[in-house]
Amino acid sequence: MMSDTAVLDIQGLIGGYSLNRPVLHDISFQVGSGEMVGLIGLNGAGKSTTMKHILGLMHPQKGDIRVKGKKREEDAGTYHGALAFVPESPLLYDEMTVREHLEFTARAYGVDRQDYEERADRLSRIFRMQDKMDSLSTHLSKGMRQKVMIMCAFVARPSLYIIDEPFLGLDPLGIRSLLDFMVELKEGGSSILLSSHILSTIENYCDRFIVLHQGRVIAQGTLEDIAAQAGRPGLPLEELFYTLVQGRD
Ligand SMILES: Nc1ncnc2c1ncn2[C@@H]1O[C@H](COP(=O)(O)OP(=O)(O)OP(=O)(O)O)[C@@H](O)[C@H]1O
Repeated sequence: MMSDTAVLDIQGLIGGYSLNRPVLHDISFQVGSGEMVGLIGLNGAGKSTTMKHILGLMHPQKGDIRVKGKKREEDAGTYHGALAFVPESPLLYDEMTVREHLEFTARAYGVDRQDYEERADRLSRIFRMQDKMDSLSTHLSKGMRQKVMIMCAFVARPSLYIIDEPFLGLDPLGIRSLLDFMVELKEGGSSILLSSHILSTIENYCDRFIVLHQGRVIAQGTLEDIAAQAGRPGLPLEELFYTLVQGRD
């Protein structure tokens, strides 16, 4: 399916933290251009480990990961330049302001000055951070720190965003702003791989879902596909997920 146009193409990935105990078992999925795909699974299912492999922080024991058709070993510049990552917990420099974080990221991605200024200004408004732009990150609340990570990823315009459980700590307005902004990016052709436990929140936003369980893909596709695979047409994602993982331990 869509292998010619996939922005992210994972085939037969086996990986983990030690050779004799892989955590990911033969994972294959793709994310197409302009698609938002939800990666869902219980604690320890392997979502973050999958993301670490995509980001090149871990090396596959077997299988291939391609971003825009290239493996990291073939063309690290194209591969990494096409990705931006929002981690589960904010990683910021205490002695840098919000603005400095955004500038630093923009420079790393080669975003030109005018684009940077327009985007930073818009993002600060969308995420209600205008009056915090010159605050040191150490003076921010937890949710604000998470917003800085999100804004940094969005100041660049890579082909693929890898977003790990971004909603925790965000207030309801922040969650809505993030969802709306992701839809806008997607409509502009960006691809998003998003992990979250808040299934009711992502249900109506993701085009497709990958259900991971104990390091294996146990279902994937649109909500209708997942419902068919769970044998429960018409049910919400949370119910489908529960049906799929129940009794598999
Ligand atoms: N640094 C590590 N060293 C060894 N094992 C790890 C490490 N990080 C995670 N694991 C193991 O890998 C497996 C998958 O963990 P992972 O963090 O990918 O899960 P997850 O789906 O992201 O879970 P969560 O929803 O809790 O974030 C778990 O069994 C976990 O114990």
